[in-house]
Amino acid sequence: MAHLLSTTCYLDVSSSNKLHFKSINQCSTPIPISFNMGISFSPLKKLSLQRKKSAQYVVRASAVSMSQEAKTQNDSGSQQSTDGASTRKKVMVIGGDGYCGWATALHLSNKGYEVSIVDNLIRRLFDHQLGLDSLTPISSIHNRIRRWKSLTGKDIQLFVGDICDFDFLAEAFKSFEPDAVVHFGEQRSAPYSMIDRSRAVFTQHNNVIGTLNVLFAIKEFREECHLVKLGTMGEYGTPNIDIEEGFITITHNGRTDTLPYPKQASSFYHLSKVHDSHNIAFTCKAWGIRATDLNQGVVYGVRTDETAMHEDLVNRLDYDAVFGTALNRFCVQAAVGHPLTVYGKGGQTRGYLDIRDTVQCVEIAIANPANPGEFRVFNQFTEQFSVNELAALVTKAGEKLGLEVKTISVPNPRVEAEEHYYNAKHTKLIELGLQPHLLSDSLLDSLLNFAVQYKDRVDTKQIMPSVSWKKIGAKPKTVAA
Ligand SMILES: O=c1ccn([C@@H]2O[C@H](COP(=O)(O)OP(=O)(O)O[C@H]3O[C@H](CS(=O)(=O)O)[C@@H](O)[C@H](O)[C@H]3O)[C@@H](O)[C@H]2O)c(=O)[nH]1
Repeated sequence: MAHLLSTTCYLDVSSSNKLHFKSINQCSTPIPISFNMGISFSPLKKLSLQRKKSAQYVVRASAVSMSQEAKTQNDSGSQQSTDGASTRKKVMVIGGDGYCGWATALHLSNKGYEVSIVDNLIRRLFDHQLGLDSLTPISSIHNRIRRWKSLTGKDIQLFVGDICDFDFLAEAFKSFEPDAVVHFGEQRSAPYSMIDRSRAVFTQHNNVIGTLNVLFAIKEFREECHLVKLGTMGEYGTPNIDIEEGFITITHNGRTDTLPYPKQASSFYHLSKVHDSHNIAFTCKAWGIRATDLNQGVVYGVRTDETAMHEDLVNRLDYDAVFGTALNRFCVQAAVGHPLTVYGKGGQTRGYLDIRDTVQCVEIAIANPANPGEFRVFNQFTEQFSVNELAALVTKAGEKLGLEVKTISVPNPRVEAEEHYYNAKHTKLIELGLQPHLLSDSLLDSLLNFAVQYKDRVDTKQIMPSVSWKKIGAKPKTVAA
């Protein structure tokens, strides 16, 4: 994948005590500098130079001081250093411009963590390429970060670049020195991965190589760093037995072992996560990496405490057939009077969670890190629903708001069981303190109201699915999917 926009320039330290930013061949003693692009290219008030252990220098630009200093939330982001001093834990959020990543980056920043975002902004490019758009208008990442700073006084460093480019990732690691990396930076749509051969290959290359690079970066530059990786419940498929959290104890021919739970993913996207899990498990064993694989279910909702603070912080909400997920799509469909699109028989059952719980789960995982060499798996969802159950809930909530909601059965574009047993464990995050926001009437009301508020932005042509699991071919599909 193309390396879009990473920015490294060089500091000439030989000449004087003044700062000179130059290209590498202009320097007699070059020191690479990764810029916090979002902030450093706005009018700079002050530059501070810090010498790091690794002989790297980081330039921090204190952003233009804007209005209100926000209330400081209870800080869970601090840690004790060996000399007893309290320092802030540094968390790198890869994919921090996306739906889950943006909400998580702000939440962690609010909780007192020192946060950086690493993102190549390709999610925005997918929309341009396929002619899609978020229901909500979203600000550029640079404006988002500036606005966050103006509201809360908190800095978020930004590294724009592609983690498949190891040099870029290495510079970001050496400069930021993360204590934890949260990795959301993957192509996360099953339908996108099933559009055509090139999207299937892109998805697996981008996801598998990106994660491999993160593992190598941790090994090379930050071996104590805890990897918190977004996996998916879809790695397990829909087996006819209970789904455990990552591992299952099996007795076979009189011998017993605890083994990775069998994987039966059903899209090239879901399979990329399976491949990631194997690579992570192997490197935990071989190199002593500490990792938590968060097998997340389908996320719904849009507002978190932080993204609700200002319109520049509003999160994206996808309702199209490629990136939109079931419940969010149904709410938008209800708002515009489109029948709810239940695929096939509608008995497809999955784990679901509110985006406010996504951010809470990641925070919990970071605050309770895996041990060196440990590969932990948490099933990250709070409730199970079938597609038919979701449609019934949205119909009822819509009626309360005076919306007439109909449902249609759409021929299933996917290859998946439409009636099946589903019972997945999800106790480990609860044991660590997760307090779930269960799907309630009030949440459905507010999501529906939100959809009604933005309904003029809905392009109804994006609602019906046109990506077929069976018809995928090698011929590039360039029209809206
Ligand atoms: O209009 C729709 C949309 C979806 N579905 C059905 O709803 C279920 C869930 O589909 P989805 O599009 O909401 O979610 P999915 O493709 O599974 O992927 C999403 O949820 C995954 C978690 S899980 O589903 O694998 O547990 C994450 O990994 C992905 O990143 C995220 O995009 C499927 O059976 C699908 O056929 C419908 O019936 N009608």
